Amino acid sequence: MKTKPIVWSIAGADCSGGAGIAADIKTAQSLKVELCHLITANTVQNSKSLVSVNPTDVEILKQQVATLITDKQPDIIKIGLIASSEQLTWLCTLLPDIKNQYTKVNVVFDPVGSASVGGKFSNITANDLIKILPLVDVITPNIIEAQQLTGINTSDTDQLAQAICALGVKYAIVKGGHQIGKSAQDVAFDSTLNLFYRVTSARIDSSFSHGGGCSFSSAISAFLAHGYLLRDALAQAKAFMQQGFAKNGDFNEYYGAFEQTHWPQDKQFFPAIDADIHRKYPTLSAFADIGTTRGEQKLGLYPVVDSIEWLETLMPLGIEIIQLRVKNKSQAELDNLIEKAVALAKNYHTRLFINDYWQLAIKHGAYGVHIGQEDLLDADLHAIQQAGLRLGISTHGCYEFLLAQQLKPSYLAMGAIFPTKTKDMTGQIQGIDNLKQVLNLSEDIPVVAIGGINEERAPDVWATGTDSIAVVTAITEASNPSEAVKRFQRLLF
Ligand SMILES: Cc1ncc(COP(=O)(O)OP(=O)(O)O)c(N)n1
Ligand SMILES: Cc1ncsc1CCOP(=O)(O)O
Ligand SMILES: [Mg+2]
Repeated sequence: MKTKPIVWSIAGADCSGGAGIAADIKTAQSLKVELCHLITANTVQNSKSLVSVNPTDVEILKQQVATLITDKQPDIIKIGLIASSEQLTWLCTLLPDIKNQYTKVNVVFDPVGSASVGGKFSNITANDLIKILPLVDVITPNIIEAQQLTGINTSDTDQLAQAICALGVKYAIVKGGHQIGKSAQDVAFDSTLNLFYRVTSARIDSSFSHGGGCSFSSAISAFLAHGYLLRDALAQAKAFMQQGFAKNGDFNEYYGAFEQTHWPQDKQFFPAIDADIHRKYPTLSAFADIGTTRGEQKLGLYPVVDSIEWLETLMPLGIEIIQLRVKNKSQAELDNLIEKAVALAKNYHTRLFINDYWQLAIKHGAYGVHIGQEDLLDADLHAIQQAGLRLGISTHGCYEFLLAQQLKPSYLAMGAIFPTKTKDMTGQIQGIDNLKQVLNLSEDIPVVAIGGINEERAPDVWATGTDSIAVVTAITEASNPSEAVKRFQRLLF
């Protein structure tokens, strides 16, 4: 049975209703997580000023933890305002205890510096605050907060994110919303993989932004609690923010609370991805299409097989698209295999994609080539395009989908939809809901669903509107593969 993820928010209450715990509760409700709140301070503030902070006694917070831990264990602990040095000391012992006992708990920290209406929330110095950073998994400062924490006076968000990670945080997301310009770029640095993720959205000027920082951090917490990887939590949290700002873009009043909406689905709110591959190909045009229009004419079943024998068995069955996916063969064997496969596919007028080996696919004039995310930067996309080959790209979640879509490939694959024994996809199982989300994000590029799809699951996958279903073992391990193909073909039209 599916349970609702739990986020603990350890943060301040804002009596004007927009920030702190109020933002966290509203965001949690919008993004389908249960929120337990441990209030660190009862602040007095309105649209003009921060009047007082009033920290909570640490003994009360300790009692709340002791009470909650027995029946509402957190998936994520989100920390906002730390209102006193005593609270900081308490957190520095609490977090290691919880992490030791519940090893899957991640800590998200939104370092609240000063109030948006002016005034400081606490007298804790940056020097003291950084003691908590080695206990933090994800931190979500804006540029000013990042500068204060690191003591580095730069607006280079890459540098700030790396400097924060050097203080012990695993993932630093530095928000660029306070920069001047037409767009707002947030940068996440993953220190475990030494990777940057950059998401950019058009700036929407809204005076209803109070609590926006808390809401962003809560959205990141909620998506992580649902099990998303950081990059997908980031892309979705950015869309959630954009959706909320757009809602209130028309109001002219001086000051209002950020509007939490709902799980982001609409592509207009999703960010552009700025990755190394886009810098490598700043002027790439669209790859040749595969002769179908997204949503109108579908490709149906897409068998993925590893030998000439399989191609010979399946191609006569009226397959629209097929893939040769061979691993661990010598260059000479591959050369021979791909040459034969291309000749066979031309005979049957089947769209043959060659997995991985783009040079050999070009050499032998294959219909297309399929490339994984890890191999994208190494492949020569210009050469593939100039040779007139179609390009299919693997994606695993909305961040990679948006990244790959910007390259305008011939199709986008999404998976693994279900657990599969064909390939280790640990931590990357997408489910039907994520497939539906990327179908909403897709422009006019066909989408192929792959991973763990069998005859029983195919109808649900097909009902999402996907253009094609790629299958390995449901065909290759079927007692009668040709009959299995025919049954799939009946299911998919
Ligand atoms: C249609 C389709 N989708 C995804 C894949 C996986 O490709 P990749 O990520 O490159 O992994 P390998 O197949 O090379 O292990 C695919 N081959 N086809
Ligand atoms: C190659 C690949 N890429 C993502 S899942 C997958 C394996 C699909 O195989 P199966 O259909 O047997 O689950
Ligand atoms: Mg590959």
